[in-house]
Amino acid sequence: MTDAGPDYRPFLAALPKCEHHLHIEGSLSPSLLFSLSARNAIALPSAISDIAYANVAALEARYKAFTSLDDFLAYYDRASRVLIKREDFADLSYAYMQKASEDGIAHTEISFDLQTHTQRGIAVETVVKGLNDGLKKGEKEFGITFRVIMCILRHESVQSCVDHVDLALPYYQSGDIHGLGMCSTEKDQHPKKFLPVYQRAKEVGIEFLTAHAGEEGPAEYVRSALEDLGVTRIDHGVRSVEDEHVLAMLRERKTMLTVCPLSNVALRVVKHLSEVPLRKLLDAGIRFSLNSDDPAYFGGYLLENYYQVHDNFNFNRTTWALICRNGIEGSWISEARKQELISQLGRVTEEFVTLP
Ligand SMILES: Nc1ncnc2[nH]cnc12
Ligand SMILES: [Zn+2]
Repeated sequence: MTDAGPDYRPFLAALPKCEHHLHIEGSLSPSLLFSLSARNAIALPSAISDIAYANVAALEARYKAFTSLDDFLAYYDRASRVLIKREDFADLSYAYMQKASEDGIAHTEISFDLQTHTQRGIAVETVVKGLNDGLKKGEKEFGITFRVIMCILRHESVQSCVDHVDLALPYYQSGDIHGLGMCSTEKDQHPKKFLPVYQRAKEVGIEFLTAHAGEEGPAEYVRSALEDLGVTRIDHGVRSVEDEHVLAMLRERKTMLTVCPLSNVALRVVKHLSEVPLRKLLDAGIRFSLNSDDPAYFGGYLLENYYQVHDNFNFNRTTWALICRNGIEGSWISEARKQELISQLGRVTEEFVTLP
């Protein structure tokens, strides 16, 4: 027991956590970026009067000063250019699995942006098989189960997004990709614009649908993602709290939001972590999981998000167990795997019974 109350860290570390919102390109750390740039002889940008790429420390410092989602996306996009070969994608996803294991993640659902890579002439096979190589190695070594979500990019044309669903289709059929998401810049990109993409996904039998909405965009975008696109999960969704009707819709449908606290602070969606509307969501009976989004850019992986949420919200053991359970229930996994994780959660909650 400290002045700040009992130490929840061992409990938070031991919880069988599920991560549902992790852009694998967003786990590309400055040090891996510099090493892949050397390995593939890809020069990092120097001409953009941007001293950020002088060295790892300068880049890390720039990552602490994002002004918006779009400001961050420019760095994220540039960094992705060092990913060329199948082994690069495998190294990236394996490095994430190592970190996930250290953080006590039991199950993860990672996203990748196919358009970012095909535009540079990288084959779909290289990206998808490479990522799966690293994920499978991690699953075998650490016992972490995984799913893969392809995110289409809102700053690209609708046609390009539809085409990429078709390009990726063989990999959905082979079980290398499971879900479809939508990310990138949100302002002035009404979800309804991307209806043809989600229609196509449903036509070809893609079962798991999500979309980023209500991060910088309004609650109306969450409504549209649910009603127009037919998604069963919302990435971010924190601005849903601005509209009671949207909250009611999320509650009735038992839709899980994949909230990313450190990301919301880094991208100035909120001024301080205590403003992420977690209490409001809990009070409104909305399910959410906690996630790291782009951990190499936003100052922490999943466990750091849990720690900082605890420091700011001081949730009790029952609330933490509920958050963890909702994350398990909201995962795109078999009933058997859910039951396994729920039993594990029960054991951990019992072990830490002395916590309030
Ligand atoms: N937080 C975020 N919002 C939208 N697109 C993203 N791509 C990577 N991270 C993202
Ligand atoms: Zn995201």
